[in-house]
Amino acid sequence: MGRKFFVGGNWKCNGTVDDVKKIVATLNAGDIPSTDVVEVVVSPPFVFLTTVKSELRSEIQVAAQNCWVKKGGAFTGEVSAEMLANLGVPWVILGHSERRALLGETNEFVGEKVAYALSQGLKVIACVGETLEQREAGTTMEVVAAQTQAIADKISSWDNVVLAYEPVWAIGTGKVASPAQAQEVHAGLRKWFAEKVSADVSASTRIIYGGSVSGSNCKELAGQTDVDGFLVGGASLKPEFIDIIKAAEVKKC
Ligand SMILES: O=C(CO)COP(=O)(O)O
Repeated sequence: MGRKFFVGGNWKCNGTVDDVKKIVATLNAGDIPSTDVVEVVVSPPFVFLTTVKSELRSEIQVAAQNCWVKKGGAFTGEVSAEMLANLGVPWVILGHSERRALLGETNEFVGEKVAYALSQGLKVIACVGETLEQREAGTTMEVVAAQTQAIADKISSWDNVVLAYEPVWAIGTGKVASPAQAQEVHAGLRKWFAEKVSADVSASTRIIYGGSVSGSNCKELAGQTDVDGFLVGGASLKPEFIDIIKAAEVKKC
């Protein structure tokens, strides 16, 4: 089966009630390709999830930006996978580099989170990516393979996982990976899947790119064979997110 183009909008820790109303209005009015062509998921902060979910057009889904690693309980400040499933939130982003770097999430911990979220019926956008130092040291593939392996170690099916390759040096910096750099790592990850998981998983798992994606660079990136979509940060808060969604049309040609 073909890999449907996937565009995620990670709003991170941004927005007021008024901002959220404006973004939702823009998305609701936007001229976007049909759900046969593109799957669109936006990820507001937890506090806005239910409002966004209820006010957004039905073709656009929502994702949480994180969830607790196991069943909920006495974990002050956390939100559990069960709660998200109970609210009808279909997706969750896990393993974002900001959480890995700032909150100390290890590869193993991210693997456990992915497994638990899947067990509760959530779909997962799992993030991997190297730092600038790691890229300069020539260890990019090793790093993303180890991050992906830690997830593979804990899960038995990749059906409900989208893998987001987000080089840390490209996140929020305006320094987007070149189409060739993105393609190289995406192709490397697809080869890794073929060797370590299965040919089927390699062929069917969507690998999306994140890191300074904008309305002006999205088409060229989308034209790369192994780029199956995007995880967008800053630009997902702006009207240009609609243009990024439209980059899905590139794959139809
Ligand atoms: O981290 C990202 C998406 O998860 C990318 O952020 P930017 O698009 O702001 O670089």
